[in-house]
Amino acid sequence: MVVKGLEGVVATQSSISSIIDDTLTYVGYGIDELAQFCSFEEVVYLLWHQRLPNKQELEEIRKELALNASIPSNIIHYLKGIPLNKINPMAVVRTGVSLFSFYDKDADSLDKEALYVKSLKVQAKISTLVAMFSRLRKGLDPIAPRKDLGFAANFLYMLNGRVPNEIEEEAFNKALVLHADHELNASTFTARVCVGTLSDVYSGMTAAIGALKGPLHGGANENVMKMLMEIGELDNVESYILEKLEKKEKIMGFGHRVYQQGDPRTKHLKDMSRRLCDITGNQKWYEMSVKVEELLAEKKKNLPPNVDFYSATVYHSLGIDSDLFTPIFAVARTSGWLAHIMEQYENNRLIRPRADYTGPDKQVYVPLEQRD
Ligand SMILES: CC(=O)SCCNC(=O)CCNC(=O)[C@H](O)C(C)(C)COP(=O)(O)OP(=O)(O)OC[C@H]1O[C@@H](n2cnc3c(N)ncnc32)[C@H](O)[C@@H]1OP(=O)(O)O
Ligand SMILES: O=C([O-])CC(=O)C(=O)O
Repeated sequence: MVVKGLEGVVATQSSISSIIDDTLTYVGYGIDELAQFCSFEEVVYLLWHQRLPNKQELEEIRKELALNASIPSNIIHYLKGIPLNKINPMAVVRTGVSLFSFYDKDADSLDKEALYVKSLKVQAKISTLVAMFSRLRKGLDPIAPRKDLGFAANFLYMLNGRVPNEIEEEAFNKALVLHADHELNASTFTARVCVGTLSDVYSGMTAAIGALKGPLHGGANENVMKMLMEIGELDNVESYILEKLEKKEKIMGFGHRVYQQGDPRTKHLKDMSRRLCDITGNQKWYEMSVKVEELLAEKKKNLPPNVDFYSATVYHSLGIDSDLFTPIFAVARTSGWLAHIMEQYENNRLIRPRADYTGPDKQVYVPLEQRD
């Protein structure tokens, strides 16, 4: 029997994250606690080591991430030479990560220690890459990361050239934590299929980034902001959404393959969105989002918002360009992809399902010169 979209199919065992009864955990820790108390670096450590770090271990991983954050000058030179304004930012991330492998002498090594060092490099550099890309395409100089800032603050600093205030750092850190891992989502599965052939980490990462880019997955957050901008005003929400539903078009940021009652990450992002929209004086984005959510709850059963919905207005309120939302998702999810890549290597078997053939049968070969 074919299960379209592999819905409900259990394709691997994993001890990284779980979704059970609409509850999400990373290595057994509930997402609510992690979002409230953890820095992103703590979560990275948790996903990669399957335990929380002590103070010294946290300090070490912070230091290592900061030390590995610079981008090879040849890559910067290359980026400066191309019309970045005309390129999809996710294509830059995908190609940029692939280019990192040129400057890693151990790029193809599957040795456990080399894999860990590579993971630190990729996690640190992908953040710098996204911030740098944003500045270069605006004609601004890239900003080097600061060793005294945490991962979330450093990203915003490299992006804006200003150390973020407390609430900005808290919001961005929370978003990173909430996006870090999510069981066998499409991009993580893609990464595991790729490295299941014993291909290298950079190939697995590049494959995953390509899968995240699509609007049915990570690409939805950018489209949520596009939709809110198209709607424009609170009064337009109802007619806009009803027309979309009438035309059987999908509303971005709603629905989920696994969650039935709702995505447990949403409440944190919704709260952050409300707080940030209040602070910026742009409450309309939050109010419009709530109206969209309420309308869908009324008109469509089982279609609650997913992680991509309120993250859009969180990032927008932080002054981030909409087309950087999915690259930022990639920065956060890199931690999960790398954890799954390491887990796949640990207990590998080639991933190779079957297809139910539905094409024509018993065809008779006709030589080229006799064909119409
Ligand atoms: C980080 C993430 O990846 S979270 C997901 C981000 N993606 C989005 O927000 C894009 C919008 N959402 C969707 O396209 C889907 O809900 C997905 C891709 C997330 C899940 O897809 P699936 O589990 O395959 O559900 P599927 O697309 O088959 O939808 C089932 C039904 O709900 C409807 N539906 C699902 N999502 C939506 C939506 N966002 N808006 C309107 N209708 C929807 C479908 O039209 C379909 O209706 P039908 O049975 O009458 O044909
Ligand atoms: O799990 C999924 O299918 C999509 C998702 O929410 C994620 O990747 O965070």
